[in-house]
Amino acid sequence: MIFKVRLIPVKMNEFYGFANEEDLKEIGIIHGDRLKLVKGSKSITIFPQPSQIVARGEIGIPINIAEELKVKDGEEIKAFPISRPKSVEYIRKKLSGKKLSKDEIYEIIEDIVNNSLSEIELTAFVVSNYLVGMDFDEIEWMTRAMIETGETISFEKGIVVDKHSIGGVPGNKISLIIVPTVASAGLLIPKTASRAITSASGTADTMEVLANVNLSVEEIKEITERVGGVIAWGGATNIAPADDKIIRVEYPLSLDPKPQLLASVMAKKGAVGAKHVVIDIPVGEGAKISDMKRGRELSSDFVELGRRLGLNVTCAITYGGQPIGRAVGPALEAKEALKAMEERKGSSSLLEKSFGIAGILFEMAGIAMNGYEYAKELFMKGKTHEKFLEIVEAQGGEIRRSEEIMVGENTHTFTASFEGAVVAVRNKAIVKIARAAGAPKDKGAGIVIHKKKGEVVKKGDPLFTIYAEKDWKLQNAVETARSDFPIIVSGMILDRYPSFKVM
Ligand SMILES: O=P(O)(O)OC[C@H]1O[C@H](OP(=O)(O)O)[C@H](O)[C@@H]1O
Ligand SMILES: O=c1cc[nH]c(=O)[nH]1
Repeated sequence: MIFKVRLIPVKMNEFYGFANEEDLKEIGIIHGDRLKLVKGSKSITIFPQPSQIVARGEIGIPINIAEELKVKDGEEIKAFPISRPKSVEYIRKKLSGKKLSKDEIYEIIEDIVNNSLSEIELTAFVVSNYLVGMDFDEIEWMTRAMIETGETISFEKGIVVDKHSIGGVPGNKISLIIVPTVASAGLLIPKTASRAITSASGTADTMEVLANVNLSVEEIKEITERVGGVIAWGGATNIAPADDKIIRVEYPLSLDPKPQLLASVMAKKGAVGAKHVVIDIPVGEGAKISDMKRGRELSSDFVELGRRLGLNVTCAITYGGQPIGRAVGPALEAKEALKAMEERKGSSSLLEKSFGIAGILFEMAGIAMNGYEYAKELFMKGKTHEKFLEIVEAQGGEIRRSEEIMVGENTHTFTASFEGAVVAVRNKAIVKIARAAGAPKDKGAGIVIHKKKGEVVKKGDPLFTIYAEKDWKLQNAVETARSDFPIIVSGMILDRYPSFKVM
């Protein structure tokens, strides 16, 4: 069928288009079916949505899809229905508990990269990995497929190292300190990070407050060679392009199934040619990994996957039972990290962890016997700070001082209603509140924690402050905090059951 293009002035992540209901009926398309649009030698597959905004004979195309297909408003294009890709069958096979072959996994990943799977099909793939899992061969094939369906970087000289956290602990802004520390010692660290998956700010969200994180592969290579390191968003590059598309469906579910996690992290490391890699595995209540046994099992999986891919991997099992540092949310976290570098002091959970992980990289690369002390020395001499500002500048950032970072103007502080000691700062509640306040999308939204586990509080002491860019989001976050209080002080009544008062 021939359609006349009608440009719809929106950008959509999913490959949707709009067609008149009568036209769809005529060509036999129902919800979830695909339509191939062809213009000259270019073609694209969309999921047409029935809509009255287009007349019969018209096809509504979002501007980003029109750009890709190189069509203009009013032009004619050919369209014909196509059948579901084979990979949907393979996803069903995984859902029924069976092992996939290497070719089947490659086909699924290729279809993810080419936007040939709908969001529902992609979600089914993520859920199948959550429920059924994958064996080690499947995980290796998936990682290789993710690397091979994207671009890779190779450095002609220098020792390339990298770090990655599995995430799951709020406030984990350590990459902002580790990358410049490592780069200031002459190692190359082309760090790509994801946006938030289960947290209120991924490293890419935090770094974006200070600099451009949407770097191409060429820019990552050039900046790393020139200043020693970058902190870029993996989703903007063509490095392991399936990764960010998978993360987009994981985020609303706060799901990060183990096969995906392993492949997502290691594909990014393999694609930049890292020789030595440290994986941070936070363990604790409310983190992705709740106990040491599972932490060690996951460590061994990372080391084995690294061995299969030719990467030298060490895992650092870290304390993840409460947030790292005191700030949670993009701008607040960027401010906390930069302030620590400026003043050469800061929260011990932030600095100790950063020195520890940078230190392991130094030892793996053979440039220090006591890596922790070496990292600390570089930080205390101001080398980390100096290098960080160089990286920010190289990535087009203009902010030089932590005071310049804007945070949400609408705030609410919760105080202690009696004296005691903090016995828990609950990760999941902290993330829930920070997300309700607008993080990670609203950069200035988040939480500052005034009292952490073990600290003594007096009646009236501030426990935490919520920041939001919009007042209605602040009110939402305050309500969320009231119903799921994140900081537990000893002696506190956690709930009342039955909740009604007996008169
Ligand atoms: O905590 P959640 O959102 O689940 O995990 C996502 C975060 O974990 C990783 O951290 P890094 O890049 O090593 O600093 C990712 O890149 C991302 O920033
Ligand atoms: O980059 C990351 C980090 C955690 N989990 C993932 O799936 N990817």
